[in-house]
Amino acid sequence: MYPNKDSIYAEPIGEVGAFKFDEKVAHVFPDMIRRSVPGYSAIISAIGLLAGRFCQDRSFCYDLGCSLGAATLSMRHHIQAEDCRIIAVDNSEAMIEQFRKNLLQDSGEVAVDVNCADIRDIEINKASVVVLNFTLQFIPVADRKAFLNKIYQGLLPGGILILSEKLRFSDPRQQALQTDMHHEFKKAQGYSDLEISQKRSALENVLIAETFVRHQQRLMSVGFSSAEVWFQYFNFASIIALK
Ligand SMILES: Nc1ncnc2c1ncn2[C@@H]1O[C@H](C[S@+](CC[C@H]([NH3+])C(=O)[O-])CC(=O)[O-])[C@@H](O)[C@H]1O
Ligand SMILES: O=C(O)C(=O)Cc1ccccc1
Repeated sequence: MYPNKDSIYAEPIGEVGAFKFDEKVAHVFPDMIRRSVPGYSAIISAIGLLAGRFCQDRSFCYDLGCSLGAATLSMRHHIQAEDCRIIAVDNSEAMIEQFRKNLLQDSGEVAVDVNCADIRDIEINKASVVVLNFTLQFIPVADRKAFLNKIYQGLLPGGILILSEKLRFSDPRQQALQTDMHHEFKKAQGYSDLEISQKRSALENVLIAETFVRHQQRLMSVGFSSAEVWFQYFNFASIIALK
């Protein structure tokens, strides 16, 4: 059960193409995300704790951009509420296929629906917990407000959104420092300079990071009453937004 090691960008690639969540990425994803996102495991654990507190009886918990379902499984093992379901959605067929296989090995009792769809197209209803764990950053900036508005409208009173994102900083020195520290983190996790720079090119124009202030303003503008950072490790942060 050791995760497959990510070596996707280890050899020189003539022209680095845009990053895609294909079979190659799905195959190594647990290793890739753990070694690339500082604090990822801590965030996954906390999502379980938050779902334990906020999941309401007869409600839905949504995991949007679920990849292999790490946040879904964490929630599944902490939810105590009656008659709730987790709805996990991702538009990568490779991710969804692997997640369905993994789910067969999980003994949790909460019902889980796994859907291959674009999260901009799904309906959100009777939600007590919505998780966007490093997913909004891949949605075109122009679509983000309408999408968050749909989430807000689908939340029950007392519902929460957990929004984790790679952040950008308006101060150029802060941006340079935090980016550099993230690269140091990746080096300490065993990635080479070549792997770091080739993946960085692949993510250009694919992962669009925004500042915390921009996220907070947008969340408040669609109706959330509060949005604050509960976790940050360099340029990776997680926000709790309260309806
Ligand atoms: N429009 C879209 N519709 C559906 N899915 C999408 C869309 N755009 C991107 N995705 C999906 O969002 C996921 C982002 S990874 C999330 C990690 C996970 N949350 C985790 O807690 O392990 C984060 C990362 O790799 O940095 C991928 O699986 C995409 O296919
Ligand atoms: O690897 C990076 O530099 C990131 O910003 C995070 C990430 C992790 C997994 C897939 C895509 C991006």
